Amino acid sequence: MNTNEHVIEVTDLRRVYGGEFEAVRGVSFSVGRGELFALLGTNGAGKTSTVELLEGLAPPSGGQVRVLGHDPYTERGKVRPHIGVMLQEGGFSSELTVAETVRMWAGCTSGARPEREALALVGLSRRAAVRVKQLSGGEKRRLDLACAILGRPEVLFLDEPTTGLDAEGRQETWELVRELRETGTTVVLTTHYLEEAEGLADRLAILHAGRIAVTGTPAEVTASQPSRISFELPAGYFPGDLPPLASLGITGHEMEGRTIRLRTLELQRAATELLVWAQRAGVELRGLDVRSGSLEEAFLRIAREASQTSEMTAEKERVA
Ligand SMILES: Nc1ncnc2c1ncn2[C@@H]1O[C@H](COP(=O)(O)OP(=O)(O)OP(=O)(O)O)[C@@H](O)[C@H]1O
Repeated sequence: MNTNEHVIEVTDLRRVYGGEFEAVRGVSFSVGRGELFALLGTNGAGKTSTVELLEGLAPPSGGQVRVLGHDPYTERGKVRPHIGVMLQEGGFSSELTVAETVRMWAGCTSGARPEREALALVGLSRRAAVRVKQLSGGEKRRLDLACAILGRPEVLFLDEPTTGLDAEGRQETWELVRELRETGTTVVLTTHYLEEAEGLADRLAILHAGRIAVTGTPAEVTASQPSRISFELPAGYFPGDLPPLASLGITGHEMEGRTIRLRTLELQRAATELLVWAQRAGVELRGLDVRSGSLEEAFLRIAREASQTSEMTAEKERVA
């Protein structure tokens, strides 16, 4: 697997709807061969708008996209045979059966896998004779996936592939995605499930309001987030009685009732020194909770900052 080769290159990408609303505002990233890159984001962050440009479904309003060295929109014929696309809405005919749907797609796909193989891969073999309209939401997602991987694509785009699946279906899809990746398929995944990105992605980006708010490997993104320590202040104690917070590597704190919440990028030092202090003072830190930074923390911080910014903007508009 040569991950030095960039299969996808996105530079300062922009997408404007209706001549005024900029849904994608200067997004840049690259994806190496065989990598799984996940795009996460708050609702309306611009994930689908970005991925559609990579799939060549629309031209960018600005910037550049290269997929396998070509412009996916103007050179669609060169790119399309090598990519697989699983959209949020497959748009299948509800009257066709599962097998007929796959056969129809196979007819438009060069070098398609045998229908049985595609259905077996997504766990739909026993539903082959069922009409699409009778499938559950999760089964429809599996059919979408079967069609996306029919042509053994070099690059696979998965737009929220596990939405609507139960826990077992989700695990099975993850297993399949891992297998595809192991055989060298490059995957771009959009998802709302943080554990999906954490478990599958080599690298990820969290989009917010059309821009990349944070990017890196899951470990890098997680490590950049503060860890948290919270506990109840012992009776008769005040925050000022604790050792100076800055000396513990605490970067922020807040109180809620008697509970104090601390943020730190040096979890081990902060936790050790607090416990030593409590031991010496002979007090118990009730409800002590120590939590490492997580992808969820990164995501929530971005969403929180976003809502604070939009509240401030609304306030400014009210005052004006
Ligand atoms: N065809 C369109 N015309 C106008 N605005 C659009 C259009 N498609 C999307 N938008 C807007 O662009 C923004 C980004 O939408 P997009 O679907 O790309 O976000 P997303 O990150 O995929 O969201 P979600 O997680 O909710 O699917 C949203 O504000 C959306 O309302």
